[in-house]
Amino acid sequence: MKITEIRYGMLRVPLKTPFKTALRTVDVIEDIIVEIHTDTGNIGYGEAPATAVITGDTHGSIIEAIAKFIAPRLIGQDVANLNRITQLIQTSLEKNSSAKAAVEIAVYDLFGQLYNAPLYKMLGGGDPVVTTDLTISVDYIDKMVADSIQAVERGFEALKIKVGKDIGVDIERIKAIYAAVEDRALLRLDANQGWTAKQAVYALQTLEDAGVKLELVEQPVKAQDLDGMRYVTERVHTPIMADESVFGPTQVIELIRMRAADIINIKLMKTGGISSAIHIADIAALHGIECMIGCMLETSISVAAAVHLAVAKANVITKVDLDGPSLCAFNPVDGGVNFNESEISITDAPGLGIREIRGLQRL
Ligand SMILES: C[C@H](N)C(=O)N[C@H](CCC(=O)O)C(=O)O
Ligand SMILES: [Mg+2]
Repeated sequence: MKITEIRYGMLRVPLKTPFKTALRTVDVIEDIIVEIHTDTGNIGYGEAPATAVITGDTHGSIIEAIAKFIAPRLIGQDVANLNRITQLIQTSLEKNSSAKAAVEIAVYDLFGQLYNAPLYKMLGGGDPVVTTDLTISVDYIDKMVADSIQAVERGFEALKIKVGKDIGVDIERIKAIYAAVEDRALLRLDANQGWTAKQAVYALQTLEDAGVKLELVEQPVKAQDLDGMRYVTERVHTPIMADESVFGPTQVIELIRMRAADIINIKLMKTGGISSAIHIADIAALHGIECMIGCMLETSISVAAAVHLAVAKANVITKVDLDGPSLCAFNPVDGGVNFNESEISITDAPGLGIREIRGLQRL
């Protein structure tokens, strides 16, 4: 199975409600879709969101990176040589992690199709069902409480609460949500870099003293502030998770060396795809560090790849934040992974199992 052509499209999917974090507000997912065509007629699918505020990727940079740097190296490559292809992708240019991820995901999709097996089996196998949390956008306190109650009523047993705005209001937000859903859902906070280290310690110690139980707190401080992250990790009982601070294995090794965080959030759009995500999971496992598998604002195309990886690395990736498809107003994919609120399940279809993407605008 040889790669003959790489095509692109723009996929627009409205969100059910605006997605609001300390970094941005989004109403519509607008992601670049990659199709890798082969001489056997098989097509592999990938997706890249333009999360400029986190990865630096824009629609223009994703297309340019693939068209000028990655695609020319892949034409004619045999999909059976997976490791050679991932190496070609990862060394094609610096950074541009979402562009690399989209192409890698499509290649892994083809690799599963080549051997007629679902991707998770090619990655080592596992139990093909996972449970995701749901994100609660940062908003007025009453709205966040109502959204949290509604999420619990929809069956979500873990909520990812977005904070990182005014520290005093954030503390009130969390206390109010905890009082409303206390025994019915695990609470994860994500400050998306919105606090200083001292603010984070103040907020988390205040919440701990008030008896508010949090499963973890994600990225309390700026991405580059590993000293600040360690300062927080050393002073609170609540586990601290690194997200924007870690993209690839080098940063993970440094974070572990510094003991700056307790948990690592792996996202394919930061790692540049599956190959590097596997390296991170293996490094974390060697050091006894737990990982979360997360996503950006992505549909069921690239999130499907993250699900396959999570299933195959279930002993490392013990926390799942793959709610992108649940945030979408509709599923643009025919086939693929089944996203049913909190429960996500994989079929036996080869690769990612995607048959068609509806509403794709060719570029
Ligand atoms: C969608 C997911 N639950 C999430 O919250 N991801 C964010 C980044 C999303 C974005 O801004 O596109 C995160 O974990 O920081
Ligand atoms: Mg995060």
